[in-house]
Amino acid sequence: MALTEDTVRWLVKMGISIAPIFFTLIALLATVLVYCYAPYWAVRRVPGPPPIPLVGHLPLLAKYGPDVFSILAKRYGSIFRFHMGRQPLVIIADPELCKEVGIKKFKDVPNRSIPSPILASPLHRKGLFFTRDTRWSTMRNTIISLYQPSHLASQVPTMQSVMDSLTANLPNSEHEDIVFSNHSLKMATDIIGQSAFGFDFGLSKQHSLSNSMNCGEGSDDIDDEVSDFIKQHIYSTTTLKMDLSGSFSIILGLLLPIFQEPFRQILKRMPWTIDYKVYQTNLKLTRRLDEIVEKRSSNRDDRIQSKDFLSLILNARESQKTAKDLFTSDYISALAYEHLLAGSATTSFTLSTILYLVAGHPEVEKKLVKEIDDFGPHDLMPTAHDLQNKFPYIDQIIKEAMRFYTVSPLVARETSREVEIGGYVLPKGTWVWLALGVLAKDPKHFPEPHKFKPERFDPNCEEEKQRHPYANIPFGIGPRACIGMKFAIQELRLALVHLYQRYTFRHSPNMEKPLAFDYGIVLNFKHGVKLRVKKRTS
Ligand code: HEM
Repeated sequence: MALTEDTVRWLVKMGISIAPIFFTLIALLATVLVYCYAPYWAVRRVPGPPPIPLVGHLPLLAKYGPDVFSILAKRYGSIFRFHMGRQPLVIIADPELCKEVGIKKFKDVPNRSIPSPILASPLHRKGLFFTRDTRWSTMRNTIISLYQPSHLASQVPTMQSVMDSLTANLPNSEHEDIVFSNHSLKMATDIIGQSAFGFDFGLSKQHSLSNSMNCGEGSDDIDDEVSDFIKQHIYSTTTLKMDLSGSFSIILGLLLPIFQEPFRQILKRMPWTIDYKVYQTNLKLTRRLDEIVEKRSSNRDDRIQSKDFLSLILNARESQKTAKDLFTSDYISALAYEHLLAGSATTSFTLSTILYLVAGHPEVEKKLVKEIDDFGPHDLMPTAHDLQNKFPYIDQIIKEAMRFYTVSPLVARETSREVEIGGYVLPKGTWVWLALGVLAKDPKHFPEPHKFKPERFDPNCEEEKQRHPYANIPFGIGPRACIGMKFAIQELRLALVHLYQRYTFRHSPNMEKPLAFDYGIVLNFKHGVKLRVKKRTS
C-alpha cells in the first residue's frame, strides 16, 4: 500500500519518522534475499537453468522425474547446477569426474550431504550412510570384516531357505497376476532380517502380507509384533520423500531449512499431521530396536554362536576398545536398522526389474534358462563359489538391468574444504551429487541406451572393452561405495537361479507400460511389478 500524503502528514504529526520503517523493511527484504540466494551465490559460476526463488528446480523434478538430470546434462554438460528447493546441488554426470570426486579427491569430499528428510530422523542419521569423518571411517573399518567372502558364503543356506518359502507361495496358475515386487520385498526383508538381526520375520511364509507391504499403512489382519515392526519400518522409509510430497517439515526443509526444526518440534505434537505420525513411528521403531539390542547384549551365550550382524558388532564391542567407545547402543540400533533399510528396498527393486525386463525379452530368457539348466538338476543348490564362477550370463543380466533401471540414480556427497572439480572452484560445504542414472543412459558409453542388451557387458564384447571403467557404477564409487554390494549380488544371483530353475515369467496385461516410478530416498514402483508365473517342467 502506497503512503499517501495524508498518512505521511499524520505520521509526522505523531512524531513517527518514515525512515526507520523504510530501512527496517529494506533490511528485512535484504536478509530474506541473502538467505535465499547465499547458497546459490557460492556456486553461481557452475552452469544451470535459472532457479525459481525458494522452490528452485523442484517443478522440473515434478515434471520429468529423475529423467530431468539427463535432460539438463544434455543442455549444460557434465557438471551443472540443480536447485533442490533453496539448496543448490552440483551434479556430476561424467565417469572421469565421478572418479575425481569419489576416489582422487576423496579426502576433500569424504561425507554425504544430509537432505531434509534425513535431518529430521536421528534413527537414519546414526547409520554408516550419514555418519561423518573419523567416526565414519572407524565404523566402516570395524564392520567391513562382516562382508568378507567366508561370511557371505555362510549366508547362502539362509538365503536359500527364504527363497524356498517364497516359491512355495507363488500361484500355480498362468492366468493369475502376482505383484512380484511385493514378493521380492518380503524375500529381501526376510533375508536381511536374518543376517542383520538373526531374526526371522517370516514374511515370505505369509500370503496375506502382500498388500500391506506396498502401501506402508498396513491392513487390519496384521496385528502381531513382527508385522507391526515391518509396517513401521516401511512407513518410516516411504515417507522420506525428496520432492514436495513429504511431511510439512520436510517440505520446509527443502524451501526454508531454517524453519524445519522449530516447525517439526511443534507439528510432531499435533496428532493430525504427517509429522506426528512419522515421529511416533520412528519412536516406536527406535524403542523396538533398543529392546532387540538390549536383549541380545544380555544373552551372551547365544550371541557368541550367532553370525548375524548385530551379534557380531556386539561381540566386537566386548573385545575391542575402539568398538566399545564407538558402538553405543543408539549407533548399534541405527546400524542394524540401516541394514534392513539399505538391504531390502534396493535389492528387491533390482530383482523385480530383472524379472520384468527378462519377461519382455524372450531371447534373453532363453539364454538365461540354458545357463541355469547347464548347471545341473533343478533342485541343485549352488554354493557361493558356484554363484561367483558358473553364471556369467546372469552377471551380464544383473549389470544391464541395474544400468537400465538404476535404483539409486543420485549419490550425495559434500565438500569438506574448498576444492576444484571440473574447472570450478567449489567452496567448503557444497553439495556435490554423482548422477549415476545419467551416466548409465549416456549413449557415449552405452550405444542405444534404451535397449536392454545384457551382452554389452560380455567381457569379450568391444563395447565393454572400450567403455570407461566408471560408466556403470550402480553401487557408487571409492571408499564410500556400497558396503553391501557383494551381499546384494550374491542374493540376486541365487534368487535368479532359484526362480528360473522352477519358473518363467510373463508381463501381466494389467501392468502399465512403461513402468511408473516414485522418487523417495531410492526409486520405487508406483504400482508394483505385475507378472504371470509359468511353472517349468523338470
Ligand atoms: C541392489 C542392491 C543395492 C544397491 C543398488 C545399493 C546402492 C548403494 C549406493 C549407490 C550407495 C552409495 C555409494 C556411494 O556413495 O558411492 C550405497 C551405500 C550403502 N549401502 Fe548399498 N546398495 C544395495 C544393497 C545394499 C545392501 C544389501 C546393504 C547392506 C547389507 C547396503 C548397505 C549400504 C550402506 C551401509 C551404505 C553406506 C556406505 C558408506 O557410506 O560407507 N546396500 N548403496
